[in-house]
This record gives sequence, structure tokens and C-alpha cells, in this order.
Amino acid sequence: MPYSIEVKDLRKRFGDYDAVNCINFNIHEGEVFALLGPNGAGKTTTIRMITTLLPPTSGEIKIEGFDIKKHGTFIRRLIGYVPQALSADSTLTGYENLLFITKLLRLPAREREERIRYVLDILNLKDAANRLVREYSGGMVRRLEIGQAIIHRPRILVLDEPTVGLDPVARHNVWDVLNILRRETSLTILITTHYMEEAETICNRVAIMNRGHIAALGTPDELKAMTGKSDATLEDVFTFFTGNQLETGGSFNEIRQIRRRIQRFN
Ligand SMILES: Nc1ncnc2c1ncn2[C@@H]1O[C@H](COP(=O)(O)OP(=O)(O)OP(=O)(O)O)[C@@H](O)[C@H]1O
Repeated sequence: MPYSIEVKDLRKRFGDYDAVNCINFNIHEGEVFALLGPNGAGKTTTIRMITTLLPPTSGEIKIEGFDIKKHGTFIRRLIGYVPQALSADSTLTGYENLLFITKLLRLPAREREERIRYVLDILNLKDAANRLVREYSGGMVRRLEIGQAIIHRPRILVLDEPTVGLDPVARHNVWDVLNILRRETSLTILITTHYMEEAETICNRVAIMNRGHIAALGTPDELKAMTGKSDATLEDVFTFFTGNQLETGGSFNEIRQIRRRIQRFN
């Protein structure tokens, strides 16, 4: 049985800077795996290469055993991607957004309604289906975007900072949805995150990225044990492996995200 995602000696060079510098990891089917790291660590660049949006400078990526260099079109159908930027249309209802995606992906007409119903149900958006997305809260929009990404039954779901800018309640709602997906499907889930709590609550394994490298990889408990401190938190692990204090809630990117979201809904 091949791994769901295999990354071997992966490198991405921008000019003379290695944004991703020879990283290796494998993700099992059904695993929830996080890339955790400070701004500029190379997390987004890594998932852009995995989702085939960006060609690697060198190295290898296999999705369910298929090399992305040879099977890009096929692999894109295996992956659902929730980018950082807003991807739902605020001038349409939730239902219309989902219908649009089913048409874009050319799902057979007879399957569309059933898939939309399933997605609205699992994401707890049934009651809001016919409301304009501009009236949704940030958490509801995020859940709808997850719906758009899973409507074609992908095998792998990739989310770039899925809860950035959300309040704690909305963040927990998104985690609930990801936990339901993990329980009810065999989806492999890859996320990038700044939030320790997120990595610890929903992820089986975490890779800590720093300056293009993977500084450490393991279950949250394994990572804590590596610090040699009996009462280590994941925050201690982060500081131990990167020498950085991870700032949450105030990065340029987060502020930009939140501002974009506010702009979009005004
Ligand atoms: N298209 C590009 N051209 C040049 N440099 C880039 C490009 N994309 C990313 N970089 C640089 O590569 C490095 C890694 O960026 P990346 O966005 O992957 O980091 P990240 O870990 O996702 O950070 P963040 O949490 O801020 O999104 C950064 O120094 C960034 O400025």
C-alpha cells in the first residue's frame, strides 16, 4: 500500500533563496498531518508543490504512488484544496456556490444534488444553504470552503491555515468538521498552521518547519518527549526546535487575511 503523500528531497528555490530546502516526509492514508512553523518557514510553498500549483526545483512528490510530474491531471482530482485566500463567492448563496463547483468539476448531474446535500449536512450548513454567503460568519465561510473542496470526493484534503483569523468558537467548529471527516471518511488531511492547539487537538503527526527545513517530526507526544522536559508543551517543542517564539494572532499575513475578509463582507 503506497503512502497517501510521499515527499522526497523536495526543494524550491526562488532566485538564490531555498524556500524549501530538501525536505522529506510521508503521510499515511487517513492521517491528519500538520506543517507547523513561523512565517516564511516554507509551509505554503510546500503545499503548493504538493497540490501541483508550483513546480518543484528538485525532488519527488508522489500522491498515492503516482508521481506528480507524470500524473498531474489525475492527481488534481484526488486532492481537495482550501487555500488561505477566500474562495467562496459572497454574492451567491451557499447552495449556489456548491452547485457552481459541481458544474466546474463536471460532476454528473444526477450526483450533484446528493453531494450538495451530503456536504451541507456534514458541515452543519443546511439551514444557511439559501442565504447569501456575504451574510455568513467567518467560520461558516470556512466550512463552506471545506465543502467546496470535498464535494468531488477527493482522497486528500489540503488546507492552508484553515482557522486563521477565526474566533475560538468558529475555530472549534472547523476542528469539529475536520474530526467528523476523519471519523466518517478515509480522507488524508494535510494542514498548515500557526496554532499549537490546532496541531495538538486534531493532528496525528506534526512536522515543525523552520527556514525551509523540517526541524522535527512526530506525534505531539513524541515531539514533547524529544525536548527532555517532562511537562513540555507543544509551544516548548516549537521553541526548542526553531529557537523562535511563535507569535500567534499578529503576523502580517494574519492581519492581511482578516482585513481581506472584512473587506469582502462589507
Ligand atoms: N513566489 C515567490 N517568489 C519569491 N519568494 C517567495 C515566493 N513565494 C514564497 N517566497 C518566499 O519563500 C519563503 C517561504 O514562504 P512560504 O509562504 O512558503 O512560508 P510560510 O511558512 O507559508 O509562511 P506564512 O505562514 O507567512 O504563510 C518566504 O521567505 C517567502 O517570502
